[in-house]
Amino acid sequence: MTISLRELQVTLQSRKVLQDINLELGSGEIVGLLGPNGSGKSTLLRCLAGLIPRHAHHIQFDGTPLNKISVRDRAKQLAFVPQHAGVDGDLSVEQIVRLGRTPHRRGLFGWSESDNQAVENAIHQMKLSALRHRLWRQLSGGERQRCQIARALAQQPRVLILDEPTNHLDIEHQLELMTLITRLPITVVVALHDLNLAANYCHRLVLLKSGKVIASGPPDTVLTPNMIENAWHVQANVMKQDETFNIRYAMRQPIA
Ligand SMILES: Nc1ncnc2c1ncn2[C@@H]1O[C@H](COP(=O)(O)OP(=O)(O)OP(=O)(O)O)[C@@H](O)[C@H]1O
Repeated sequence: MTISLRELQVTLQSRKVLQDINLELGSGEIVGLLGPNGSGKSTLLRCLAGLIPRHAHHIQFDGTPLNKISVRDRAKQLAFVPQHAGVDGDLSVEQIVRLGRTPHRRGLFGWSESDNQAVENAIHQMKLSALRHRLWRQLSGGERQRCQIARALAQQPRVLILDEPTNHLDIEHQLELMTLITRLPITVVVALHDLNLAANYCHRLVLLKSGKVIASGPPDTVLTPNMIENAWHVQANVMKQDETFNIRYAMRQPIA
């Protein structure tokens, strides 16, 4: 699914949070959204997920404005995992993942073999088999994150939007998640703080600063030492060997 954003501006409580956002995201692309704290990443993802309805007409999925796609169709096509996703009720991992099938079901009793398969695949992909009967309140931060991502995968969306999905994950699960994302035949937009994960797993990066896109393109055009210093005020050493990026950074000036 292609996604276009045209002239998107978002003002929240009189503050311009996003300005002049124009982007074309290709079908099947993995797009990493980068930027310092408060630069507008989550707000942009919320707009893409249709959660700020007054701006939905600035976003098109395969050429159709988001406000012209019914909520049910949107839920079939798009899955969003916010930064701090919660769960209502005392549900188990399996019950939460099954919720991902809600947009695809007809009525209360329409649970099918394909629903079952999607849930089992998602549980398997997020390595949650041993935890499937564990209650949400009994999960660690990383386990909760994997559970929410499994719910999104069970939805079998054409667009997956992830807001800092790796922030509670240990390094093994971070790499596994990013590898899994690269294998999904869908468009993925993922906000990340880890520049090495972004550079090594995303086809394309969009760098935000103060609500504006200051760079967009393949990782080696966006994550240059100058851009990194401009965005985060750190000195970076960007190395690439055998197609693998290794970015190191240090404070521009040592703290006295
Ligand atoms: N509901 C709101 N009302 C007013 N200001 C808001 C609201 N939500 C977010 N903001 C402000 O908008 C700016 C962008 O916030 P956003 O959460 O999109 O940034 P972010 O890039 O995701 O940050 P982080 O990396 O810290 O998660 C911030 O300055 C934030 O304080």
